[in-house]
Amino acid sequence: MNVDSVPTLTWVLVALAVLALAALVTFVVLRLRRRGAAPLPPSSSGTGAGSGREGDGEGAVGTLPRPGGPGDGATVEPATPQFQVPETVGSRLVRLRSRLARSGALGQALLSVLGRDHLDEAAWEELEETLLQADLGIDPTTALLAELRTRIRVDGTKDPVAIREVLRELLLAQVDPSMDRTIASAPVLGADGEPHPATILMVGVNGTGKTTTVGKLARLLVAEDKDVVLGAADTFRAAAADQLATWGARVGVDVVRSEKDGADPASVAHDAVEAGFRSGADVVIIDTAGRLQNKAGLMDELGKIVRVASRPAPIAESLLVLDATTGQNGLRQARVFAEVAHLTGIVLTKLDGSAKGGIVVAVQRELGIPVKLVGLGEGPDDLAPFDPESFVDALLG
Ligand SMILES: Nc1nc2c(ncn2[C@@H]2O[C@H](COP(=O)(O)OP(=O)(O)OP(=O)(O)O)[C@@H](O)[C@H]2O)c(=O)[nH]1
Repeated sequence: MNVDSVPTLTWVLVALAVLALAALVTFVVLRLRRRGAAPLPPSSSGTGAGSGREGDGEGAVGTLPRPGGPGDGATVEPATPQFQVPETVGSRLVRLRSRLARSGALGQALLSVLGRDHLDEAAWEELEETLLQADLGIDPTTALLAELRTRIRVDGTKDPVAIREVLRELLLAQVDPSMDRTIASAPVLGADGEPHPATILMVGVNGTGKTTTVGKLARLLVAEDKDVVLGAADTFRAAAADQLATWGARVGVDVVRSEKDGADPASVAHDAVEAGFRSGADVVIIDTAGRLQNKAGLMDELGKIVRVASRPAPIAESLLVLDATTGQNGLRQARVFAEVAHLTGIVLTKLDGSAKGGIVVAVQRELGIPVKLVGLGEGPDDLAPFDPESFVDALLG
């Protein structure tokens, strides 16, 4: 080796070392900056165990490019990386059965009258009163009692077990087990010939439990391995979108919302449907603001939400959320909502606090659509598919 070349080689090595150091420092600074901007706090509520959905929130962060809405800046609420595991449908049915216990008062009252030695007119009036108080409605009550009178006379029985069985059969017929109560969650063929997520729209008057039900239904569908996107189209009540974001974050479900208070709800519905399609979700559930059925402007707004959400593909389910404790008032609301939102089913909430289970029969008869879900408490998994047999058994105590 030439002795003169030694200092030159040293300088080359020093220069290379400096370059490498500079590259390392640049790399570290960039990493730190990126980490500083990451907006995903870890969930403190999630169990994460075995959900199979860990990491779903990765990459789902940020503002969706808006494909043509009026510019309300809807964003996808990032999902947190650790999620709760919602209760399975089977186990919640068993757990929630006892919540219908108050409805059981109806059956006990009926059976105690029917167990008397002699059923005079006063006894039949008592039965009528009991059924009406449980919100069964006048026509179903009249039909049920007429059939019961005939059966008891023809059978000539006084056996309480046999009478209970007849009553069970007649109540079950009124609840109508033949109605299809499945929640549509299969892909829907869109106007573009492509399969689209099933869109579920939640509507109803104020405070019936719409937002809560959207959150609970998301959990029910996640428990069935469905990919769900939520749309916070209740832009009227400021807290509703935050409430929904919390529900979504717990189970790793993205929430499309607007950052602007009072944004156009139809625009958020549009963005949610679009986001669901792009992410390949199975189901998009859209929450809407509570509205009184006699406010024409608000019902027009709902009509617009329906039109916009059904543009890419028909809406799979329009569910009316009814508070079971409001009784027959709910029926008046239901008729108007049915016209505007083309209802496909009813969610009856707060049935846990109600002795008025008869409303199930009344509302189904009135609208010709089935009760599909029942809310039986304020807990996150206190929502169950409506099962006529379990319901009637609970009514009979
Ligand atoms: N006991 C009981 N409470 C319920 C049930 N479903 C909802 N709730 C409660 O009802 C209240 C209203 O629920 P929300 O989901 O905020 O009602 P909302 O229809 O979205 O309200 P608006 O947006 O104002 O129309 C909350 O306190 C819920 O916890 C249920 O099945 N049982």
